[in-house]
Amino acid sequence: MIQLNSVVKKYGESLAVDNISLHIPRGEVHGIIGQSGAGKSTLLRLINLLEIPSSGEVVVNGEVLTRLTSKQLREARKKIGMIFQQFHLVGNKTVLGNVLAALQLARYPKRQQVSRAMECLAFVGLEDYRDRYPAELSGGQKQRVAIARALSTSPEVLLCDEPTSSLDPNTTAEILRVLEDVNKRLGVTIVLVSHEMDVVKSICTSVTVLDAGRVYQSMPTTPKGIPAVDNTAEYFVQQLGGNRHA
Ligand SMILES: Nc1ncnc2c1ncn2[C@@H]1O[C@H](COP(=O)(O)OP(=O)(O)OP(=O)(O)O)[C@@H](O)[C@H]1O
Repeated sequence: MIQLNSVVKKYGESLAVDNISLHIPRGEVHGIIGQSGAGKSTLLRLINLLEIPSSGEVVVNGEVLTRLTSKQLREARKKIGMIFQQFHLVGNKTVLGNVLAALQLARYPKRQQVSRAMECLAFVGLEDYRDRYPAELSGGQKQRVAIARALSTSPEVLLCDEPTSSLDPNTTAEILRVLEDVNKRLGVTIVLVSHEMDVVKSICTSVTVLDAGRVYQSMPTTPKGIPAVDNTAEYFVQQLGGNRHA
């Protein structure tokens, strides 16, 4: 579903992503974890080419994104939704207006835009909030609107950059249930960056631990975790119940 081949991202002389090859099969909820500065957000943004790789290849759903023209890339991006820690809603548009804006941008058939937007708002449980403005919503509600907006073009992949990091534990749990629904009911492959181990353990089916721009380990998640060790990346692996040499 998602394949990165020897992807490098440099900012000047500094290597944010250092020769990463990674395969994420369809239907996974794949976590990306690692300490601050490990390259998690950069890696996520390379998947939809919000960051252009310095070298290497990004393949999503059989399409080599790194070889597309900008017009073809715009089309391919409709199948890759994204949500962010800070929601990024448009403040002067209503809830419905925010979802409609995405459909307009994607040139969705005009006469079906409102019904499609309402369908997505119903999916996240916010159809009654269509006329509210973002400032009138809680953080969890804002993230639901962002999810509805991301789903509006029926993506096959949803990229989530720290989607619960601004939320309290109860709201975090609610949003994770919505993301689980997105994965299970809609069959959307999810890639989720988080620094919260509990988030990764509760929702991810597989995980990549990054260390200094490299893949330290990729593995399936298991519910058990074992005590911390000195190396931070190894700590993440062990908390996830994995074995570096497995
Ligand atoms: N636009 C940029 N220009 C220059 N350097 C950047 C840019 N974006 C990221 N970097 C650098 O690339 C490295 C990886 O950053 P990235 O944000 O991907 O890490 P992260 O693991 O997501 O960190 P955090 O958990 O703190 O968000 C860091 O050293 C960062 O300073």
